[in-house]
Amino acid sequence: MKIQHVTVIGAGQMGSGIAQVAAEAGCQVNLYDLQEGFLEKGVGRIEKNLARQVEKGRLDEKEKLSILDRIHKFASLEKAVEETDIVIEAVVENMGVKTELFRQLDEACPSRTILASNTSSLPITEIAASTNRPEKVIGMHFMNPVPVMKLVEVIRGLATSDEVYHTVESLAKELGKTPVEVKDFPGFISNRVLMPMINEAIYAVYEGVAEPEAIDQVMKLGMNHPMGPLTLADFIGLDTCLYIMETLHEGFGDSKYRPCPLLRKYVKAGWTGRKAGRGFYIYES
Ligand SMILES: CC(=O)CC(=O)SCCNC(=O)CCNC(=O)[C@H](O)C(C)(C)COP(=O)(O)OP(=O)(O)OC[C@H]1O[C@@H](n2cnc3c(N)ncnc32)[C@H](O)[C@@H]1OP(=O)(O)O
Ligand SMILES: NC(=O)C1=CN([C@@H]2O[C@H](COP(=O)(O)OP(=O)(O)OC[C@H]3O[C@@H](n4cnc5c(N)ncnc54)[C@H](OP(=O)(O)O)[C@@H]3O)[C@@H](O)[C@H]2O)C=CC1
Repeated sequence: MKIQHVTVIGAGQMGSGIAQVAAEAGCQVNLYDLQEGFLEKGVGRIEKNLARQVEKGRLDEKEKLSILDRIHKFASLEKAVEETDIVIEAVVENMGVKTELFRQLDEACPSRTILASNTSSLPITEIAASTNRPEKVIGMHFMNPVPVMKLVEVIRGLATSDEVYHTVESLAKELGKTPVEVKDFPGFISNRVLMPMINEAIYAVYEGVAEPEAIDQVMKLGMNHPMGPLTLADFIGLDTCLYIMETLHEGFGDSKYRPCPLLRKYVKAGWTGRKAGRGFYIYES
């Protein structure tokens, strides 16, 4: 099946990026979020990214407007999915929220529709089990910032069909990404490897080994990482980092994945990183 119509659920940093790359690739994109304000903010972020491309001479004004014309905002979930070939879900990293949403999507979507999740770590098989179409449920894990990063991890649940896998693999390529197949284990590959490093960097702050700036400098200058782990944690969102560590901890039952108490404390304080204006660093809006 060739995907022409994509619905993105959640207009946060990931959902808006996914909507942008899908519209750039020529798909019709419906964007849905619980709150009108988040939809406006998400589309505003896309407009800003496209305006930067125009400034750099990579896109003309007419192309920018036609990309934006392909993005349609929806306040009703049922209406957003009426004619869609694939739904890509990018809401908060919480199993309860995701399974309830997938149950609703299963009821509202046409029977042909593929239901994909951009989850960072949660088991696809469990999300799929909340629907009556587990063969059409799959993980499609984009990286942040979506317009820049080339990788999409594609994760099959236990029941995902080969046809659905190949459709999603082709879609990822059409969006200019490189799909990599990964089995359904907590955190897949990306966050099984990345997040314990970030958590360890937070332990280093917690134990007073060094200041956040020094830890980031070590990893940037010593290991050539484009961002230090604490800057990256703020960029991802400390709430998302905590949810991922909890999924690894619970999923593997191994204490090496225990989330650092300082990470919990920051999330409880509402210091969730760049999106909140404060995490390991302070940001001006
Ligand atoms: C948590 C998960 O489940 C999985 C994850 O996503 S983990 C996170 C994965 N992502 C990373 O590790 C990102 C690490 N950081 C980086 O690669 C780089 O710092 C970065 C690409 C974000 C920024 O790069 P930089 O060189 O420091 O800054 P800058 O020069 O401003 O930007 C480079 C390009 O990215 C673009 N860019 C930067 N941030 C952007 C954003 N948020 N949205 C869109 N485009 C962006 C810029 O426009 C610029 O584009 P051009 O080169 O085409 O002009
Ligand atoms: N941040 C990252 O670097 C990455 C994140 N991911 C994954 O992507 C997903 C989204 O993360 P991210 O974009 O960072 O999060 P954000 O907090 O930026 O955005 C989530 C959006 O989803 C909305 N939302 C929450 N619940 C629902 C719902 N039931 N229906 C519709 N919209 C809802 C939120 O609105 P409200 O605030 O009103 O609840 C918010 O606008 C998570 O699963 C995360 O793990 C994957 C790769 C990288």
